[in-house]
Amino acid sequence: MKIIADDKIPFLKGVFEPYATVEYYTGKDIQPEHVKNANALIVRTRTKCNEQLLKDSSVKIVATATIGTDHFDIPWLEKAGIDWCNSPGCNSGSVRQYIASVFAHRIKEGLKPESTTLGIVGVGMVGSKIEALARNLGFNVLLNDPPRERNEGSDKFCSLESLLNKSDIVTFHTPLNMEGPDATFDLLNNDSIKFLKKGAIIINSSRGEVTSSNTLLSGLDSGDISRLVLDVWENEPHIHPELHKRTWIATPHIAGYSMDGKANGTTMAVQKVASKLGFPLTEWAPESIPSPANRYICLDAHDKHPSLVAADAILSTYDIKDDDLELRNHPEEFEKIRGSYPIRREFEAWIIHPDSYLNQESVKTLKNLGFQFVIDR
Ligand SMILES: NC(=O)C1=CN([C@@H]2O[C@H](COP(=O)(O)OP(=O)(O)OC[C@H]3O[C@@H](n4cnc5c(N)ncnc54)[C@H](O)[C@@H]3O)[C@@H](O)[C@H]2O)C=CC1
Ligand SMILES: O=C(O)C(=O)[C@H](O)COP(=O)(O)O
Repeated sequence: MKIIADDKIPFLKGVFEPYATVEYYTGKDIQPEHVKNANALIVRTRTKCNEQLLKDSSVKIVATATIGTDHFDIPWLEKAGIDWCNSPGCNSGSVRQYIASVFAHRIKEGLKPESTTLGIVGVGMVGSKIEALARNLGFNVLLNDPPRERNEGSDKFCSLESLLNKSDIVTFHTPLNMEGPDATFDLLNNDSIKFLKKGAIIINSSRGEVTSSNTLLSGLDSGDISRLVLDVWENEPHIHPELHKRTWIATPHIAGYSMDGKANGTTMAVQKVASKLGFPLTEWAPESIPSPANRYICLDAHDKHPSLVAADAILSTYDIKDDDLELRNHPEEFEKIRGSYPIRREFEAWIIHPDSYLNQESVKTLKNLGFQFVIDR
């Protein structure tokens, strides 16, 4: 048996070696000759899995250790009889932490969640976690998800136009669908932006093509958009220099890059490939995930609203401005920065040392985020 894998999939090396020959390549450099005699291909988003790559191969399953599948030509894979799988929800907690860090900065600048409306476009694994995060911090929340609305009824959903019209912050969490009734390509375009509440903040951590770069630039020019947060870009890694300059926060597609999220992605991919190839690894998981150097957070809660206490705790685990600075200083090193991303752990890996001012409301907010406490409160 032979397996070809992206060399940037953490925890993978050594796992399949007792059962198969495994070759590792940079994701974007995986070629037809590499996969020709392989039984399985394990990738992340940088390998286009299509007819050109796989038509003369013996690959029986293609697994991506990511949720997104826009790098897969699914109709062709299905026609060719090649199984495919992704890793649903693997990095939803990581994107939640990313968005939480954006909120934390705004809260520390004085934003009051109770008088702020957040619009979430795409309420799947990630969007649902953002909804819970936002409600926990006290935001008002609007949801748009036409596929879910068709299945579940319209009670909790609204149209994109209405969401754009009423939200102070709009965050996108859809897949990239190029066509069909739920197409998301250019969802924010020169027509839909006309509905946007003047001065809204836009956050896109889904796919760059969901928010048109030209529309974002003209929205910033006109003041329709007050601040822009981008993790994903049209044509990445070759990002639009002017758009980059105009962002408030810009990061190199790392919203899903917590170590927890990557470990989950690898686990799901390994288990599915093992099941297909008949290897005894269908319960496999990494033995351990590296911890932060210091897992303990000391909070000063004196005279602070729970959302401000939460903002401090969130930023102790992950400050998105560090990632912004790295990309701002080296925009040409987009892929290199991703490839050497530091260990980031989600809230559940951190332990809070409560101070005597921490009230029950703040404790509840922090526990809902997933933090542990030194002494159970
Ligand atoms: N920047 C990053 O590192 C990451 C980016 N992503 C991106 O975020 C996307 C969402 O991730 P998950 O929530 O885990 O996926 P998911 O598949 O659980 O959720 C996607 C949701 O979008 C909804 N949707 C589909 N078409 C829509 C439309 N036209 N308008 C509004 N909603 C629509 C679906 O019904 C579904 O509820 C992924 O497909 C991926 O492209 C995900 C993880 C990390
Ligand atoms: O899961 C997804 O979808 C993502 O966007 C991943 O976080 C992207 O990671 P890479 O596969 O590009 O390393």
